[in-house]
Amino acid sequence: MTHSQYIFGFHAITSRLRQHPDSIKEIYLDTNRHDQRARDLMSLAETTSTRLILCEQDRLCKMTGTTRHQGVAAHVTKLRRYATLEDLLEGLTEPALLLVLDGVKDPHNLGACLRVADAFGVHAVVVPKDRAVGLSATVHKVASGAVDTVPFFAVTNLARTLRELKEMGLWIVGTAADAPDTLDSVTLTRPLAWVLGAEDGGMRRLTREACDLLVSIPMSGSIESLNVSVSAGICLFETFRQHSQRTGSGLNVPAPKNAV
Ligand SMILES: C[S@@+](CC[C@H](N)C(=O)[O-])C[C@H]1O[C@@H](n2cnc3c(N)ncnc32)[C@H](O)[C@@H]1O
Repeated sequence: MTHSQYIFGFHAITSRLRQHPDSIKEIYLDTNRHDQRARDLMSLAETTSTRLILCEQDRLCKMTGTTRHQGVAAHVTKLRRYATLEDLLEGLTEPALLLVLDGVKDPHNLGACLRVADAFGVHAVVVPKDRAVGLSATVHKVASGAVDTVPFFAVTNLARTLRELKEMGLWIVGTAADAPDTLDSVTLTRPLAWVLGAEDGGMRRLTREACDLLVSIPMSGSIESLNVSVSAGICLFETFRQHSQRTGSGLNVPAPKNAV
């Protein structure tokens, strides 16, 4: 198993530099980039005493396996922050909120899910080890830094993990476009794990059976289902909204223009 990898893109690398500078072995920057973004990155690298190497575009393409690296890549060690999900849950001082993805294969979808997970205060994202995308360089790029802020667990047996989470007091809420209960009809302020399915087949049977409840996001168009990251965003926003309402923390949403 490899303990290091390359990540790319300004957001992903700046975030890693801010959150975990010690995990960066070196940064590679396109020798032709002299713009403000490149200068900001160079000064951040200097502040954190991180080695920065100027190199040609070709080398960046080879390192990252893509041409969409934005002229910057970093060789990093993989982060290990919690030994187990149980460790993480035991340390929480607020109701647990997990995002479980049952076999998401597209790195763009996983990256977007991590990004919304960060936005709405998810404590961890959980995925199965097999037949699912891991934290690849593309996921780092799409997640815009959320890989470094949201703990990520790849588990061997997802259905078993869901049963263990249930024993730890979490409510397991699965999602499917054809579920009879709708998102707006459920109270989401207790400790819970949202479970979303894969792009092609949705949740697997055993995953579905491990859920306490299945809910759907009401839709009025002609398409049968939403993209998984869009669904995650909607479910997590509703959870965040209900928590804010309950604690009175408010959502900081500006009043509509025509409000009287
Ligand atoms: C692209 S959909 C999967 C569609 C798949 N054909 C199926 O049979 O479920 C990916 C995931 O997004 C979520 N999802 C999509 N549309 C949804 C909806 N209207 N309500 C609830 N969840 C939805 C579910 O978690 C689903 O498994």
